[in-house]
Amino acid sequence: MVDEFSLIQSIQPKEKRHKDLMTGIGDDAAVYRTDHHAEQMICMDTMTEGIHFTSATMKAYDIGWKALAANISDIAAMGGFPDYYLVSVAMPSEWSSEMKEMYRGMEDLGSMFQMDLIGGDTTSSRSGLVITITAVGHAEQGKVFLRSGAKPGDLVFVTGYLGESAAGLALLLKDIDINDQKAKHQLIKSHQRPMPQVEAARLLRGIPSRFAVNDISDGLASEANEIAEASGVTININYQSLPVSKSLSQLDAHDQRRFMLSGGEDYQLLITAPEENSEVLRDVFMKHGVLLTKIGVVTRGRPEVYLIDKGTKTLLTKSGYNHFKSNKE
Ligand SMILES: Nc1ncnc2c1ncn2[C@@H]1O[C@H](COP(=O)(O)OP(=O)(O)OP(=O)(O)O)[C@@H](O)[C@H]1O
Ligand SMILES: Cc1ncc(C[n+]2csc(CCOP(=O)(O)O)c2C)c(N)n1
Ligand SMILES: [Mg+2]
Ligand SMILES: [Mg+2]
Ligand SMILES: [Mg+2]
Repeated sequence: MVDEFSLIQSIQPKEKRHKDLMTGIGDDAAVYRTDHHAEQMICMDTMTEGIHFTSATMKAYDIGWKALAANISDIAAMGGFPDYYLVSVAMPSEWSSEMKEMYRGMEDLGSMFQMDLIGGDTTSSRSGLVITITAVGHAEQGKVFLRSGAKPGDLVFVTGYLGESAAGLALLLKDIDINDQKAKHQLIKSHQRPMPQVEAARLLRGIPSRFAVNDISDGLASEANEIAEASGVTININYQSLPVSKSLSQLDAHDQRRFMLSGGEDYQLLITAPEENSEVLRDVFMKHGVLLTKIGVVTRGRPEVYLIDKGTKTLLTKSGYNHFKSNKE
């Protein structure tokens, strides 16, 4: 079986039939122009029972919340603001009484951004719950952040904290345990109710600069490789610079490391920006109370990612989540 990323590569259309289509397959969302002032963007993400959640890890409310969060996150990663969403649900009969709760989760998150639910589809399922959401958003013309926008000399930043979601999942699955109940609750919440970084995208839009952005669904290592490949640059990440939350610091060092680098589902933004704009970038984020951490630099070279850990440099491969491949380390 080929892996998820080669599979997507193999279905890339050979031609664009509409000149207004700016970006199709290959980024967080597709972008097309509808008038002279705005860019429209549209994306789709699915959550499947047994793969993205089980009855032990997520309640119906959380499933709705997180499925929409993953989609809003892709709109944010393109620099957009989310406007509309459509929901397709394939549901085993035992889930039908939970449908309202799932929609309550979506509504609670969607209403934070004034999103309208505008349609969808409902079918029965004989093999677990599947929820697919399509989100539509917009950005001002010329303000779209592509994965291909990184250049040598840029600095690399990340919003928020990494690894909390994966730690929460490990706690829910009882793979690990910690005594600090407050930290445990926080990590589990990060897994069940991630907050897409719409505010960070809004702040970036206000800064006149070039940015490359990717949201972290499959883990830092994987997403950094996607920017390196799309931009044709080398990304160097300093392990000691990664932001460690107070809750994650309760875990042993090995678990912290694997969750931060390849845990996934953080839905934070990985950003590259020219060094000359980095001061204003830091100031704007600081002023608005959004955590932004400088974690590395972009250099000329092969499309690869390196991790520098106390002076030792190692190649960081796409070690994160990959459907159809074993996700064990
Ligand atoms: N089955 C498919 N058919 C057509 N295009 C696809 C398919 N699966 C993914 N794509 C496209 O491939 C690109 C990468 O998709 P991918 O799902 O890896 O990105 P993502 O949504 O940012 O990540 P994640 O799904 O991990 O949140 C996107 O442009 C997406 O629209
Ligand atoms: C029960 C259970 N087992 C494992 C995981 C971990 N997981 C599943 S999909 C994914 C990447 C993002 O998905 P996608 O690339 O489809 O957006 C990750 C990290 C989970 N959430 N629940
Ligand atoms: Mg994405
Ligand atoms: Mg996707
Ligand atoms: Mg993925």
